[in-house]
Amino acid sequence: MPAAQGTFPGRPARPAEGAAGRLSPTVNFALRIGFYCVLCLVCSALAAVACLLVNGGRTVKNMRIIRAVVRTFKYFFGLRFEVKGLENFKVEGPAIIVSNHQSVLDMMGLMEVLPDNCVQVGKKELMYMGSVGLIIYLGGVIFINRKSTSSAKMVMSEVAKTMVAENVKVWVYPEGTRNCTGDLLPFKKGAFHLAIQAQVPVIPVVYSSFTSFYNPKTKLFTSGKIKVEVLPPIETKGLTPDDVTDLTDRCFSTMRETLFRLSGRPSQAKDSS
Ligand SMILES: CCCCCCCCCCCCCCCCC(=O)SCCNC(=O)CCNC(=O)[C@H](O)C(C)(C)COP(=O)(O)OP(=O)(O)OC[C@H]1O[C@@H](n2cnc3c(N)ncnc32)[C@H](O)[C@@H]1OP(=O)(O)O
Ligand SMILES: CCCCCCCC/C=C\CCCCCCCC(=O)OC[C@@H](O)COP(=O)(O)O
Repeated sequence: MPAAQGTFPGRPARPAEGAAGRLSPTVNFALRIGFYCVLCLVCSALAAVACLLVNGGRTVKNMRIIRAVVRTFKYFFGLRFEVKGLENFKVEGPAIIVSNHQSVLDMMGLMEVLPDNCVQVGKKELMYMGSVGLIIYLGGVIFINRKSTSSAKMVMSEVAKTMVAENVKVWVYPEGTRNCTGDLLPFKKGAFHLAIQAQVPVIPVVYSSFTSFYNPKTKLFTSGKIKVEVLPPIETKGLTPDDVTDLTDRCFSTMRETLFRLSGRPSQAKDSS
């Protein structure tokens, strides 16, 4: 692991590190994450006013405003995105987009590639994050209760109907929680049930591992480059609930392979984790 930006005892700060470089990694990490949270809270409050004035209430159209604001955040943190495969989003009609979920910072990567008319599935607790909860609500995010499989399933089957009727794409994090290990957690099946119920394609999106520049365990948070790849759609027309496991496994394998390739992780390491 590269040395964190903070200066350890005995190592003089490099001039380019500035004041933040002289702080311990823990303080540096806390400051940068704290700044991210404040930025999100302040920008959400301002964007909420804009959303209400322009679109009048909760609608997916607000995602355009949120996307425009969040796309500026990367400059504050020295993050660069290298995006490939955006043309794969150009499917006619609705689709399920699935991607890996590493951190709260993912919102920047999400907004970097987010297509129009696309809402995310999020845990209901996000609603209580003050102005961030408000903006997420206004953007049309679908809230689920992860602690109740039956209620989550009910919400998802309602979404299967409305996404087709309203021509909306739905973005799901199939790992179901954040995971910043450089690998994928086993996928939950909700996204794939949803795709098959609605008979819409699944479009996998993979972000390279953050571990070289961001690691909450070691308090690492520096600038860095994130490779993003939008993979070709996987059709679900004609598939039935019996095919959910196969579809889930297929997406998982493709995304894991892509994650390792984008992160420069040797393929023989695949089986050792
Ligand atoms: C302007 C400034 C702004 C600044 C702020 C920026 C804001 C940006 C806005 C964007 C907001 C983005 C929000 C992102 C939020 C990210 C998250 O919150 S991630 C966490 C929440 N998401 C998920 O959890 C999705 C993934 N989870 C699932 O899909 C799950 O399957 C589940 C539906 C939640 C249910 O989970 P669980 O109860 O753990 O059960 P499983 O093990 O998955 O399944 C059990 C069983 O049930 C079957 N099943 C699952 N789903 C269905 C279904 N829809 N229909 C039928 N059956 C289903 C499953 O197959 C299992 O059965 P089996 O026999 O074992 O196969
Ligand atoms: C008045 C209440 C004030 C609350 C203050 C909250 C401050 C937080 C402010 C900004 C944080 C920005 C977060 C942007 C949205 C992030 C969405 C996200 O990444 O959620 C995590 C969720 O996917 C999985 O959760 P877990 O990994 O299971 O856990």
